[in-house]
Amino acid sequence: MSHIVRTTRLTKVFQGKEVVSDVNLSIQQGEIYGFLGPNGAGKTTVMKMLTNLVKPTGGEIEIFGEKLTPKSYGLLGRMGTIIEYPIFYDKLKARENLELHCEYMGYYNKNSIDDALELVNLKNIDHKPVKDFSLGMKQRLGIARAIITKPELLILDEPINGLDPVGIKEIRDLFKMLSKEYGMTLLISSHILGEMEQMADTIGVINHGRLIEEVPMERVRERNTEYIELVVSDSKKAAFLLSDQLNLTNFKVIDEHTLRVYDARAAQNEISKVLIMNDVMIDSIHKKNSSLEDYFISLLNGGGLSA
Ligand SMILES: Nc1ncnc2c1ncn2[C@@H]1O[C@H](COP(=O)(O)OP(=O)(O)OP(=O)(O)O)[C@@H](O)[C@H]1O
Repeated sequence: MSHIVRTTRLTKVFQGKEVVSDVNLSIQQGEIYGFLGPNGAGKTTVMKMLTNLVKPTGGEIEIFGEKLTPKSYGLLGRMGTIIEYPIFYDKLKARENLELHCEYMGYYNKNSIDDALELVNLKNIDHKPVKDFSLGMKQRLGIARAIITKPELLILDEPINGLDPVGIKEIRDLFKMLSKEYGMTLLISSHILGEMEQMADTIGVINHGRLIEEVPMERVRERNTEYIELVVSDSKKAAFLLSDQLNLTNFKVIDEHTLRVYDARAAQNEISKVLIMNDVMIDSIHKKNSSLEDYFISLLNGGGLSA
């Protein structure tokens, strides 16, 4: 696989403050790259630099194997983007907005507007100006506009904002289809971690302007472990009993009431029996899966696969 986007020590300083620091991104052809980070981490600024909306203070950007410069109009023409919120001519209808966009991009294909509207599942909109659209409808129209010219690279900043759960699933399926069937490369930022877990091939995690991890989703999944979480009256006493009576060693006391048992041999009913017989009250006992959410939090706290 070849790189579609590569940045080298990409840096941005705003008013003396470094908001993006030495970021080395590497996005492969045809993949969905989930760009994760808390608010203010620098995701939008990176995406703006990739689309020439903001000039880097330092570092380099290579897209489709070519260096991005202020004059890279050809490269920009091969991308579809939504950065921050999609902006439209509010008084015009969806179709008119898309026609204007195609004209601007010099893209003429009779069926492309209908195809794009169908792909994002926008229906019965021909009578409405865009100002009467819901946020979710505007988001769908933004995606339609980004994909209408069949770009090779899609750069989408929080594209599922404002969508309901059914809408999120539809758009997720659309993104997967664009990547698998059309071979498009997608860079998608989000703070909805569960969403990325179901969609991304690779995740990049940014915090305080630094890319702290870039890792294939496969590796995050492999690392996911099942555990039993216990909420009890006295976690220290419970911990003693687990080791003394059940010979368990792989568990962790989280706080005075909670502990997690990672030992694969542990049976919930055995644990319950021992605790109850020794006067430890059980509030709850559940099997859980550590998720991308846990991984993300551990990364922001300084952990991670490469740590
Ligand atoms: N034009 C600007 N002038 C000054 N500071 C800016 C500018 N644009 C962004 N910043 C600052 O840069 C930092 C990174 O912002 P950015 O929007 O890139 O983060 P983000 O990860 O996209 O966050 P969010 O999810 O909240 O949009 C923030 O501290 C922000 O206040």
